Amino acid sequence: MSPNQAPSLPQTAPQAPAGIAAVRLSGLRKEFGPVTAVDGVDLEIVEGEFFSMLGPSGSGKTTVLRLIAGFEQPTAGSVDLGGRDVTRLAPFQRDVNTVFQDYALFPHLNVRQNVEYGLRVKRVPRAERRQRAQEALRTVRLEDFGSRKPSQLSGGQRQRVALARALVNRPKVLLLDEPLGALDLKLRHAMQAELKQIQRDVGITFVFVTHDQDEALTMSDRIAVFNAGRVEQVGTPVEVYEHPASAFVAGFVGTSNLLSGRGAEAVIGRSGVYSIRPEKIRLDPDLSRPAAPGEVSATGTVTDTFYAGATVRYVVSLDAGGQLSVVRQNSEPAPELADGRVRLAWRHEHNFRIPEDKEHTDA
Ligand SMILES: Nc1ncnc2c1ncn2[C@@H]1O[C@H](COP(=O)(O)OP(=O)(O)OP(=O)(O)O)[C@@H](O)[C@H]1O
Repeated sequence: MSPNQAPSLPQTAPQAPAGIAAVRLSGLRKEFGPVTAVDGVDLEIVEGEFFSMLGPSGSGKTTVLRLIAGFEQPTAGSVDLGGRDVTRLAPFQRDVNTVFQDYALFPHLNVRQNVEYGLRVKRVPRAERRQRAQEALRTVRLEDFGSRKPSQLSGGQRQRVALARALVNRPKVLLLDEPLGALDLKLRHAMQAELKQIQRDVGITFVFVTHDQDEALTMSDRIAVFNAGRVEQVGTPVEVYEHPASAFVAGFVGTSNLLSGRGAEAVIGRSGVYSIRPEKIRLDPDLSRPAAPGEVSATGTVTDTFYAGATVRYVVSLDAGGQLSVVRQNSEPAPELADGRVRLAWRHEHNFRIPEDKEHTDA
């Protein structure tokens, strides 16, 4: 690769090695009385993959995680781990560990004792316990913190102890339920990079629950987007962002414009519902300029402007009907608009047609 050439982003999802997946969920369903928390989920998670389950609050992510861990029994369907049906097995009989958002560390034990705890329960000999705990603490870069109590650690350090406590068991699959949710934004970003690095180092399959789309996009090999107990789409971050399979995914993963009805027919020249990302649209103060080859163009009026530091977002009401958000990088000079009038342009391939049966956000 030449120094000027950008590394290409993965376009396709990693394929499951023939036959055996680290986790396979088939027809998984969970009802809590009248509430259907999980409504027929089929998923295959590849060994060594960083796999995220992304969705709004109440969409069933945590319940799926608990079904994989064995804390809940499904109403229907099955859970396979490494090719073995574990649906009826107790949590301790499954080769998985869970890291929760609230760390769940024992306050009266020091860091090393917390990490060793699971091994002590399993009656692993003392010398081996020590050695494995030290190794796990080294992985999370806390080898010098063994004698501290959890109360003497920062939030990020506590989360790393919780991670070490799970890693020490050397599980095949690590389940993480919003593990960074309690951290402030800056620490959260630092821990995202660290967690991803740790996953690469240990090579364990991570199944990561989050409702934060940035987090899922930056960390994952693949993402399953959940909505109302179902999976709307599974794909790489690039696939999910660039080619959303439904109006719900387009709206939930990143910000998206949906152009439909009269607006779509007039601007794109076809009926249907189209998703266009705000950063793909160019804002031009010259209304008379014709559309360049391969471009779609529409005129309108700016009705709102939101300054966000690095970017500025414009809300534009189209003359043809409909409304589009446009994001402009603040590194570019601000366009001078006469009476807020503007021409919008974007490349044809950037309006992505939503499949007909997925045009509505309430799947
Ligand atoms: N033990 C339970 N009893 C009754 N209903 C439950 C129980 N656990 C979950 N639910 C319901 O099942 C649905 C899915 O919940 P779940 O916790 O899996 O969602 P989630 O996507 O993880 O949400 P969050 O991001 O808020 O944690 C919700 O409507 C929730 O209220």
